[in-house]
Amino acid sequence: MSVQIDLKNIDVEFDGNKAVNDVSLQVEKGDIYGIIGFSGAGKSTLVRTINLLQEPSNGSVTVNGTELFANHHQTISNRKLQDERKKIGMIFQHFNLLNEATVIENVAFALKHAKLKDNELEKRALHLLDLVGLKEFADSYPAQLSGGQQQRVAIARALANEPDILISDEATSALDPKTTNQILDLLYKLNKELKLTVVLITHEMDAVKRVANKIAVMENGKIVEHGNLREVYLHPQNELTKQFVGGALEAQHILNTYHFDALTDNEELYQLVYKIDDVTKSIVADLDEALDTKSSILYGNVEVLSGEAIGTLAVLLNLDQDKQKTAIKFLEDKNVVVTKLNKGVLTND
Ligand SMILES: Nc1ncnc2c1ncn2[C@@H]1O[C@H](COP(=O)(O)OP(=O)(O)OP(=O)(O)O)[C@@H](O)[C@H]1O
Repeated sequence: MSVQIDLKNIDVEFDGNKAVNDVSLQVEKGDIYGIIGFSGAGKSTLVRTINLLQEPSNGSVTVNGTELFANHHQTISNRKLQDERKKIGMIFQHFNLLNEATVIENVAFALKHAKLKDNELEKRALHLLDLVGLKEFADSYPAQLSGGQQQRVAIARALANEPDILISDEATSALDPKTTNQILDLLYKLNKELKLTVVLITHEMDAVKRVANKIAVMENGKIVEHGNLREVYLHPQNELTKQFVGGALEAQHILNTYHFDALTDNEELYQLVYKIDDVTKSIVADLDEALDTKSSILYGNVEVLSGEAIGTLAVLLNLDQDKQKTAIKFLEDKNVVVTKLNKGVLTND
């Protein structure tokens, strides 16, 4: 995999305040890179540096092997920057369509500099509308379309110049959950079929879980955690990440209702997380049989992470310390990630 977007030590300062503070991020070709964080974390400002819609106050920006910015200066001509920008499509929460123009005219508008003959222009615009499932709405006006359909038009328009990167800045925030999933699935399809790299800014973990392969968590202008989605999901280190990892949060909420003060010395609570495909469905029964014990399952959940089912269990083991170790080894040998829960709270020991 080759690095396609390389942001190094990016600062963006507004009125002496750092909206982005020393952020480095590498996006590889073919990634769907989710950038998650609460409002004001600096996500939009950071991604706007990718095509220099926002100039950094410090740091360097390299896209598709071309350095665009370094040492406080744009390092290519404006003309070249325009060309580079064409390779980076963007979609936003607001669709920003031209209401007086038809759907096909909206898409064709993005091709106005492409020097295509009229029939080629129409053919290309129709092809793009077909790609997003809206060919039959070519002659409709935006107001006649639903929010999800309007976002599809915006996606077709963003793809007009055949970009190899698509930046989606809260593009599903104004949509209902079902439409959100349809748009996310469209981005996933485009990623696979067009080999389109997607940078997905959102405050919704569900969106990241559905389609992303990588994740960066932003807080106060900094990336506090990043990496492969499954790894970050299975081993969240940062408090904010733990909050975004819905299953863990839900588990803690439920476990907090148990009375852990009543646990005996031999009782320990563990969180087991595993890829369903890797593990026999009877993992806890297998453990009980191997160690001649009876474990209690206090919480169980299955989530789908970019198409992969991940199981989470909170299990109470009633074993002496040596046997606890044997149990953990038994589970880890079976590709289960085991984390001790201290009275229901995730710990790192
Ligand atoms: N042009 C600007 N001038 C001054 N301050 C700005 C500007 N753009 C962003 N900011 C500030 O920078 C910080 C980060 O904003 P940014 O929009 O990047 O956050 P975000 O994580 O994308 O949140 P949101 O989802 O609300 O857009 C905020 O405090 C915001 O007020």
